[in-house]
Amino acid sequence: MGTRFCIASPALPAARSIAVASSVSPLAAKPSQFDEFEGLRKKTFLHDGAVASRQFVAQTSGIKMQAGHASVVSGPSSARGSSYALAMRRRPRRNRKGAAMRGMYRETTVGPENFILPLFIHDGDDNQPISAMPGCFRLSREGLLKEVEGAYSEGIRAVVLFPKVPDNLKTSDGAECFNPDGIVPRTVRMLKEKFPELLVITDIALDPYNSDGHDGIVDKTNGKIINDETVEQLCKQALCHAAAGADIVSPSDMMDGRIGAIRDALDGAGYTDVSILSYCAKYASAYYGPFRTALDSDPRFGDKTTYQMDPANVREALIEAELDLEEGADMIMVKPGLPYLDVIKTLRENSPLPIAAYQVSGEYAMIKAAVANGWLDERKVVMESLIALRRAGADFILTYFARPASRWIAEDREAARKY
Ligand SMILES: NCc1[nH]cc(CCC(=O)O)c1CC(=O)O
Repeated sequence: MGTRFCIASPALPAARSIAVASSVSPLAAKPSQFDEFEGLRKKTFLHDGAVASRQFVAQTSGIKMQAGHASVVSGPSSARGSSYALAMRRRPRRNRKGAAMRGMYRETTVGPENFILPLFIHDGDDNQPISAMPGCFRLSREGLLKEVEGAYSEGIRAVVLFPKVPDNLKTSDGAECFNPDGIVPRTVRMLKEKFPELLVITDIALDPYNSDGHDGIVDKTNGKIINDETVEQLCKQALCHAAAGADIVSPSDMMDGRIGAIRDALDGAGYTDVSILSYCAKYASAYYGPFRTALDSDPRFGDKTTYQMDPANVREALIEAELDLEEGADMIMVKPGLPYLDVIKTLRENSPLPIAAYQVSGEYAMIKAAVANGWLDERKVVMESLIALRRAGADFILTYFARPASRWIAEDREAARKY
């Protein structure tokens, strides 16, 4: 085998600077040097039947550099007639050589079946644009029906509702959240009637109904968010949504013990089929800005750091996931999405439950802003972000891009049948 190798004549300038190579006269390599190279070749990334683990390649990459020049083989070996060729058995590019090849072993896919479309609703006759979320609206009843019809025809089978509640219905205990004639239960009933197969998901938290703009009830004497009394309200809210026909209730409040309490309340009332999607690792994030503007739900004082998680932490997510499992959550969520891929991956590795990622309003706004400036290609960057969330371990994704992404995916699938 050693005789097959000789040093190629025109040494590359870069290769010359490599210690081993530069000491070798191009045309007069001595047998011992070939032997040395063969030895390296066998020991390292070039060895027969190599199953080169990443670690192995990393460990030997120094050797690879040194051997790089010596591995240049002679003889016309390329179509262009160049005599420059590397003796490498492992060429990862072979697996990327065409669309058919790449398609055959692609590890991650995403489709409309993985999407939940978040929808803003209000009690008005117009669709009101949301300034920091171009393409999203606070939808009227008619607007909502049209939107859902469109989404349904594109393959989307799940929506989550976020209501904009007028100020005169907001109170410090958020009691409007369990009014059976409130905007959410009314909308759930309407959607379930028109689209029986659609999964209708409701958000469980007080912030849209709370005059303090917090997810829980505020103790006026010290500004603290009262955990247990809030949970009592959340149970009533979940029961109200279940009675209206919600398929999944989704507590986004981050109070302690709410999953177990809501499960018990639902079961006690006979709603054993209503699922709970828990906002498990929900971070105190600045990426929620556009959403709060959309619902006018900014906290009136302070911030949400005593209940939402510190962006610096991941171990807390494990505690939340463990509690959610014990307390009866059917699925868990990480929120926001792209800045928290490590959290998704950690929970994927540690929880058996299906995992959702929420690509939140701020993530949407950033992409839209860059696209509006001509700085990013919307289709490509959106699809890349969705694939990244799935690759990290998300089973499904709440995304404001659900509709355009579903259309692009349908186009891609169609094109894949034709090339
Ligand atoms: N409980 C409220 C809630 N549910 C979903 C979001 C944010 C979603 C988004 O930014 O797209 C928020 C905002 C918040 O916690 O302040």
